[in-house]
Amino acid sequence: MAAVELQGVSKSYDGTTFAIEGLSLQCRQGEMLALLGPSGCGKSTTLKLIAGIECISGGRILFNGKDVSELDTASRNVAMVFEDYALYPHLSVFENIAFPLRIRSYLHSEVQRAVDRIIDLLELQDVRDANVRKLSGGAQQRVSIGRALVREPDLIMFDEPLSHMDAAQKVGLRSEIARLQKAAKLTSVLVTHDQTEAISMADRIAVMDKGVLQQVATAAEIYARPANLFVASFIGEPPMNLLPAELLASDASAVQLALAGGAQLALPLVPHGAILQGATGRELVVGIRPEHVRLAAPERADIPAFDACIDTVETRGDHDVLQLQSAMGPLVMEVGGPSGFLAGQTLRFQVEPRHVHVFDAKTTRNLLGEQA
Ligand SMILES: Nc1ncnc2c1ncn2[C@@H]1O[C@H](COP(=O)(O)OP(=O)(O)OP(=O)(O)O)[C@@H](O)[C@H]1O
Repeated sequence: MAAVELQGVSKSYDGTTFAIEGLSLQCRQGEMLALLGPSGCGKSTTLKLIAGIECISGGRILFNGKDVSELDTASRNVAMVFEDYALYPHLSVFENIAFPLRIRSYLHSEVQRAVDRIIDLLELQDVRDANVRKLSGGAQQRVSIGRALVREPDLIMFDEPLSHMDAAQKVGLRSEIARLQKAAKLTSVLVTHDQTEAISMADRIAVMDKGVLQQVATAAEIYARPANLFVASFIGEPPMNLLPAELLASDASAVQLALAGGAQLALPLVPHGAILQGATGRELVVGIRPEHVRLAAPERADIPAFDACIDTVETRGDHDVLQLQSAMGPLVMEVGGPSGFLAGQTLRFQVEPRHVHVFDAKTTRNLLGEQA
């Protein structure tokens, strides 16, 4: 399969506004790259540009180093799996998978061999001759994946492949696609607006907003070090707490941040935190993940504790989500459940300094992570 590279790709449908702007991105051979972002961010446009369904307005698209920007869809050898399966309802599982080979006039023996290999790979032996209409949504999607794989494409693209499924089917097919992708070393692009899907299936995630790439990295890297405020608020559920702050003081070993209500946080100067030095009064945004807002512990007298009033308690089984009002602003806190907390109660919380993210309020960039 091919490695795919987009170099400064742009797309304008109307000649004035850009659906995609200066997109540079690589999908490595054998990896699954997710394109993740809210509706209208340009995921489907990117997918269509890679497949050759839409032509690019600028830049280049390379497959294994070869410029395919001017090639039509058929010449790019890309297969697509859609959310609605797009199967032929009157045909059997076998014939649906065989279809791309039959229209290319493959020999009967070649069709048998290729389709049976795919049926084994996807463990569809039991329904080989069944009509696809009789299958569950999950099984139908496996057939459509089989149809995409049978002609050995250079790239397979999944366009919201789980959207039509219920929660249980999603979990099953998510892990099945991920297993298949790894086992067959498929170079694949997954388009999704669902962060759980991207996190659980993809090797790396490209987060997009308004046609512009915001960050591309593994899910763990994005979670630990979001590149900017958009990524910080888009990845994570419940989302990261974002609080206005100001740089109060800094020296060689620490920075002091002022938050609303007179609250202050001291952060150790992590390697790249030197970037925070100097500009006292600089407008910042402090980011704290809900699971990093912790109940104050007596043994942590070295860091400040703050009072908060509990607005609501949401029980989620193994943990509770608390909406807090504090002097520094509204905060979401995650605690182990059942916590026994009730709305109207007060508590004291602490924030571990090493878990605090700091963003520039104007550029929105993560100031602690930008040189990493
Ligand atoms: N055929 C088209 N003609 C004109 N504008 C289009 C066309 N297709 C998409 N757009 C515009 O391009 C931008 C990106 O759309 P796109 O469908 O790629 O986003 P998306 O992230 O896939 O959204 P969704 O998840 O809702 O499908 C949007 O502003 C959209 O209105």
